[in-house]
Amino acid sequence: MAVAGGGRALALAQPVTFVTGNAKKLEEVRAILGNSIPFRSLKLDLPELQGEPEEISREKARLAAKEVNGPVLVEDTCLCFNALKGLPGPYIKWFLEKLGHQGLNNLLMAYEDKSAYALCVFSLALGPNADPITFLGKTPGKIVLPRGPNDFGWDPIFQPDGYDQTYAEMAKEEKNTISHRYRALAQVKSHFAEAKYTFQSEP
Ligand SMILES: O=P(O)(O)OP(=O)(O)OP(=O)(O)OC[C@H]1O[C@@H](n2cnc3c(O)ncnc32)[C@H](O)[C@@H]1O
Ligand SMILES: [Mg+2]
Repeated sequence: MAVAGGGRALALAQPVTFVTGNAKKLEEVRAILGNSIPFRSLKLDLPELQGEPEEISREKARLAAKEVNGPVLVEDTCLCFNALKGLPGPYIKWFLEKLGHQGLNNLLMAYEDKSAYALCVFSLALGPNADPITFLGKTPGKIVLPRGPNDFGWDPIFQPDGYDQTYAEMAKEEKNTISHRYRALAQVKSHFAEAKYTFQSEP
């Protein structure tokens, strides 16, 4: 919770909590952030909201900040097919669950354009009543038949532009230098570097 400001560094009541129900996301966030931002994590299945990606992420942050009663970081990931005007977008979780990798490819069968982009929207809410701040990261690519290990979502069917490998075939370290998540987190990091938040010490 932001408790002091006035043009100086804000003192937060507690470290930021990254709230997610997805262990793989958390693994990547940990790997990308390293020690740059002190955070703790909380496994919480927040409601899957509908709407535009940024608004979904902001609302998720509001809900999470109320649950935690402190500063939170949340993230929502979209996989957007250009031929389908950005769909499945934020609904990719359900599309993937119901249709699988082959089904997602089939959606594009009628179109020549297989291009897509992965979009990551982080939202930071400094407290339960704070207006969340959003950070976007986007990686363009195309949808291909599944290749590589099947351990994280749609990684096997997303081949980023400029690479011969899908996200799943790449070394984790490599994905983490070009991914939608990496790009969004680069902005989160800059924000923290500029804001110079401090943490209120316990009395
Ligand atoms: O609790 P939250 O953080 O919401 O976790 P989630 O798994 O529900 O995640 P989303 O609502 O953001 O839904 C995104 C879907 O895309 C998948 N996903 C997210 N990031 C991915 C990535 O980098 N590579 C492949 N699949 C990813 C994820 O497993 C979901 O099926
Ligand atoms: Mg979710």
